[in-house]
Amino acid sequence: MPDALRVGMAGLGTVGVGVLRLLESNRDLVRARAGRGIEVVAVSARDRSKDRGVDLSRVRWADSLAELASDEDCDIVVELIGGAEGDALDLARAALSQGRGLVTANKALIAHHGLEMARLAEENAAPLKFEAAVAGGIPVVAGLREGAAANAIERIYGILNGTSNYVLSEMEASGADFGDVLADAQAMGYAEADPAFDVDGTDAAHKLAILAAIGFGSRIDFDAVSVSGIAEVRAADIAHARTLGFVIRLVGVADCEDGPEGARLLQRVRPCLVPKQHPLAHVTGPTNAVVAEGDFAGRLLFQGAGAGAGPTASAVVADLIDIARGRTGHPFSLPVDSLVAMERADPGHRVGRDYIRFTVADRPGVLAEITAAMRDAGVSIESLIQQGRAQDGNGVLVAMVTHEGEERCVRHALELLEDSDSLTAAPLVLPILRD
Ligand SMILES: NC(=O)C1=CN([C@@H]2O[C@H](COP(=O)(O)OP(=O)(O)OC[C@H]3O[C@@H](n4cnc5c(N)ncnc54)[C@H](O)[C@@H]3O)[C@@H](O)[C@H]2O)C=CC1
Ligand SMILES: N[C@@H](CC=O)C(=O)O
Ligand code: NA
Repeated sequence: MPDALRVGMAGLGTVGVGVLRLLESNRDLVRARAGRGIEVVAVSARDRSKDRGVDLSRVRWADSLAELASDEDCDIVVELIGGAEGDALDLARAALSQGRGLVTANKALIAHHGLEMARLAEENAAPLKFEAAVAGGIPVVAGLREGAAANAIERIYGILNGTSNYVLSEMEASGADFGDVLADAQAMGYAEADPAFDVDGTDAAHKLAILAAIGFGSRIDFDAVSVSGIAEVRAADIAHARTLGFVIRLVGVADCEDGPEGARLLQRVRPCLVPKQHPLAHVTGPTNAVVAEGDFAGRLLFQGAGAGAGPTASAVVADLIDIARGRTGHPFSLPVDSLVAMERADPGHRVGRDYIRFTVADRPGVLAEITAAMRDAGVSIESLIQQGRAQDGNGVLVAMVTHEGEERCVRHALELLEDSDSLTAAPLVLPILRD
């Protein structure tokens, strides 16, 4: 075995610099645990002259990503550029097809092209690892793939985006404005290059699709994830939720149900009302938490820093240590040809409770109209909050929590109200997280 695992690293931003710092600071410990040194021998980033506060004097600069991918002095390429397509994808394809291992923190790349990457890795006997891509520093990929390997997984859910969790929990704690809090999260290096991905749920959906594929042994199916983000959540919803005994969190949920032709998979990312006593309700700031329910292990909770330089670097280097040790395995827990293409489940018959917020005209009879639609659609109301009088001409907020019922009934009630001129804005439906 060569004396050191030689790494070519693409991207010297938040995570790239974090990896260099970790390898410098924990050099001896990493060597001991890897059984050999881990050396970054070549790098590629857009700006060579930028001072990143790390010593790059002994590292070679590759002139291009293609050069890095074919560098005979590198055993492994670490991709820390980001993006599902373009340079990151070209680099990943080039590295794996030349038998070079790939470690990446890029959830967009794995969510969109994970199956192709796993196949390339298999065909070229090259390791592929992406612990940092899901929930940053939390070892949830390894936890599911190895620690929980003996279980049939029944449901996986969790808080998978640090930025949106930071935004929601700061809004909750300080009543701060959405925009200000998002800017803080960006300044702290939690947000994606395009923070829309954090806010609209896409980033969490990337991670959920990866976890579902590992947990259920299925072919990754990002397009099947139904996604809604946190942009519509207002301070008033957070206040209503608090009054009702909940907090609001962006939660990704994946579960399997039996269908006539095999198991069907449902993957959704939505802001949810989480009961205050639920473990996810206590997850604040950029912290992530993932719950996996195994048939023998029961409920497993993985919690920790889901974003930021140090935690993400910790996951990248853990993957490198595994590779240095020869612990490679199947990236999605099974050989590619054994991964199942699962049908998508129809959520209409799923039973649950919802929070529904209406914005309505301030005039008599509106509440009766809404409750009549609920009655006609078979939705039973558990509690209701109505704001005072409209102050700003924007309507009054009416919020309710439903009793348990089929999702299709709430959908039907909203269809009945679709053309009503009593509603001055589209209603917001937030599911209540099932325990
Ligand atoms: N920041 C975080 O907390 C986390 C980030 N990630 C993922 O890690 C990856 C990197 O994220 P960050 O370090 O935050 O991004 P960043 O924007 O701070 O750094 C990206 C780096 O890639 C370089 N780059 C971009 N295009 C390039 C190209 N064509 N050739 C060479 N270099 C190029 C940039 O110059 C920069 O050095 C992304 O996939 C991200 O989703 C994953 C978990 C957490
Ligand atoms: N932007 C992401 C970073 C880690 O994946 C997040 O906020 O969670
Ligand atoms: Na992780």
